[in-house]
Amino acid sequence: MRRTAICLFRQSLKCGRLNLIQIRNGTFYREHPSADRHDSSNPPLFPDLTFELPATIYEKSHPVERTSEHWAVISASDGATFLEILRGSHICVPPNARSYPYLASGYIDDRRDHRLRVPSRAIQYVGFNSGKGQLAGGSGGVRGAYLSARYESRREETDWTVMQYLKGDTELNPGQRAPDEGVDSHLLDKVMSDLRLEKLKNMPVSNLSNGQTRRTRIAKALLGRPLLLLLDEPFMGLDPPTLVTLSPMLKKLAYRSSPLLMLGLRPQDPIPEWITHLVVLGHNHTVALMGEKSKVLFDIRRWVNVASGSQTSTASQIFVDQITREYGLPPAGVTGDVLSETGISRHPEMLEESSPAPKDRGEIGRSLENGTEIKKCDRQTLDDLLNLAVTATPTTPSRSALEPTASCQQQEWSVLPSPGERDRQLSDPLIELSSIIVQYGSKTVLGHPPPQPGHTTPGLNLTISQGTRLALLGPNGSGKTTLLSLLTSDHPQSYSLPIKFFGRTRLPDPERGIPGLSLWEIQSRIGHSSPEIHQFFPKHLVVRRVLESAWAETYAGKPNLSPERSDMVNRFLSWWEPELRQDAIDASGAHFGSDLSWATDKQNHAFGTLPFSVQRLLLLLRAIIKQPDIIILDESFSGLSADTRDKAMLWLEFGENKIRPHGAPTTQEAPSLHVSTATEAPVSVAQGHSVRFTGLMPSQALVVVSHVKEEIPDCVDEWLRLPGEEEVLESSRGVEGGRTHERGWVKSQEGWMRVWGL
Ligand SMILES: Nc1ncnc2c1ncn2[C@@H]1O[C@H](COP(=O)(O)OP(=O)(O)OP(=O)(O)O)[C@@H](O)[C@H]1O
Repeated sequence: MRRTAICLFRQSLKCGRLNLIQIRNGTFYREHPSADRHDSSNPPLFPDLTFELPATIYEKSHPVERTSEHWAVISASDGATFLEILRGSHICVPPNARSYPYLASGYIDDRRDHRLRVPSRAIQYVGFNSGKGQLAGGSGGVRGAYLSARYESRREETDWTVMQYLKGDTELNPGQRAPDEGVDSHLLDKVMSDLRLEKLKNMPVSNLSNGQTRRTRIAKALLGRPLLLLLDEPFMGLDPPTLVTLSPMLKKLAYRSSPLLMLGLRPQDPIPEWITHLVVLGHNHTVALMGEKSKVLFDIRRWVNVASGSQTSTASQIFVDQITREYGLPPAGVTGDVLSETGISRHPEMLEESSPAPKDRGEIGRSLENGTEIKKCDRQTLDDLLNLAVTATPTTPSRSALEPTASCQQQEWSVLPSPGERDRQLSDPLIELSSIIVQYGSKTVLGHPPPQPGHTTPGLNLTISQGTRLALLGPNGSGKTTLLSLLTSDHPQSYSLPIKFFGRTRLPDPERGIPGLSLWEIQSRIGHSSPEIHQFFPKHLVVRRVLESAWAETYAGKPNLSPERSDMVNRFLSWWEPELRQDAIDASGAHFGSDLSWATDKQNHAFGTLPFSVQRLLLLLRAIIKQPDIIILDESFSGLSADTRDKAMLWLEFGENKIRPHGAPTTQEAPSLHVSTATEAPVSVAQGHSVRFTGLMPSQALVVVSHVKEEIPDCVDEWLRLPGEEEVLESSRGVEGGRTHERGWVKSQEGWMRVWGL
């Protein structure tokens, strides 16, 4: 083993670079493969993978600035597996195909940090797609066994603060620490300042908002002094200004190689401008594209065109079929948007005009930089197949560039239409908040002065009425989750604050003989999905039970079902089978629709065994299935692929009226093209024809929280933007919002820029 490492080291040095990660024609398996290697329960992962990441060689006299070979992996679902493989997880065949020459070299100082010899220590992984509050590092985790504990001011002994969490002081009876496990105080100060955590150092980690949690987890990983940090989906759930500031901070780390970074991105994420190389994963655990960013983006355009049937001749169809068979469809939603310090803009490669000749581009990543050829595998690469299939220069569906427009500091209330101009009438109020102020100690979280426009007293005012379609917006930490917890009555202060639920307060009114409202009375009229619910949801419930739990008093309690309700569950299961079912063999639908027994299968369809995106989708469906008075969707569309997200939005608004069964609508076509007929209904649905799900009713209210405009449904025509703590302190920014002329205005380019003032 040692000999192999030395040989590889010598070989790498001869090539003029020393790799931190070196994979050459390796195939990976979750379990030891059987002799014939055709076990469908243990498929090969990324067969014949070749990937190299050069190490940064530190010269004592020269500060390092590494501007090239910063990688991101784009994938709809497999990104975490790919990243885990890079740090030594999963079985590699042949075993010596994966090596870490730099870690075996003399550049690692055993006296200073011998742990760096171990790949899993030198390369650390921080994943963000598992909901908020889950802080890495085990014991520094979440407080309480119930959701509303987060909103309490009382602190338990185990409510570790940010500082304790970062230092690793999260044991009640700490044992003797190993000498190398202490935290370097200089590094701690620096990391806290880089990640703007100083003000939060005494805050219990369980009280942190999503964005604060994310910064804390990155800080914790940096304190482990890895050589390479794999950040999986770091931008999920972050507000646009934080996104714009986080990326340069990451760039600084990456350029200094302290540590080197590699990102896992969803197809719809903007790509930081400092990323120079991309890996794009295809279906069935394949690497579809890999190499220099512009070249990969160019190939994605070609792939999209091939998949959509444009620019291919009949003779090319054989190659098109081969592409779809081996690599699947291009990941939906890749825009190639560039994230920089000034905002988000379109990558030139994704603009119509650019049409470089594919052959002109170097293929970094497939061949070594010094020209050493890597042994080609038998499988044809997607690039080769695209060359054979494409007969013309790729085009791009036109879309206005996303460059930021003029900023707007105006109070939006003044420019919005008066109530008389509104198209849609709202009906009875469902929940009314009057001059609400929420404070924790001296810290005001909701209801900062000045008073809202049209009001004389400070505090937050909001009415959710029948027909409301509201987007609740605001920077990370501005109080959105706190506000939602008042609406759902999970917040302990919802008893005492001036809030009316369905015309009544929670406290009884003995003088008028009106009893108080119970939590169940309120929550039975609300459908709610959120990252917090996701975190606390029982892992053992099977798919059917998750949907049925919409009618239960507690997540795992016995649901109050009726024949109609069971029919509705069947209906949802049938229409969403392609997305929810885990044991289907291909995407053609051949195995779908026979019966619904898969939804009660504990092995593959218990909530905890489902992929993150499927869990999110299921909780979203759970929130809408009982057609409650109020639907609250807090980051419910995040984590879904672009196709599933678009289908879920149509389902939410129109239900069966505008979605084809067993297939997401294509983004190019108008929703009206997907009007379904009764004959299109899946076989299994026909058994329960007494109910149909037809989407949002005029009497229902919808409240959506998202930091991504594509995750706001088109029907939204009202917004409320809460100010962030810094905005209040620095510019006295107050609450903004109001009804809009058009539905979907807030998610338009103009609306979004106004809301965020980017
Ligand atoms: N129990 C608590 N004690 C003290 N502060 C708290 C408590 N709960 C929340 N906070 C603070 O209140 C502020 C608002 O948090 P909240 O989670 O509501 O923000 P948010 O807008 O939902 O953020 P994000 O978009 O990041 O999820 C944050 O600064 C948070 O740290």
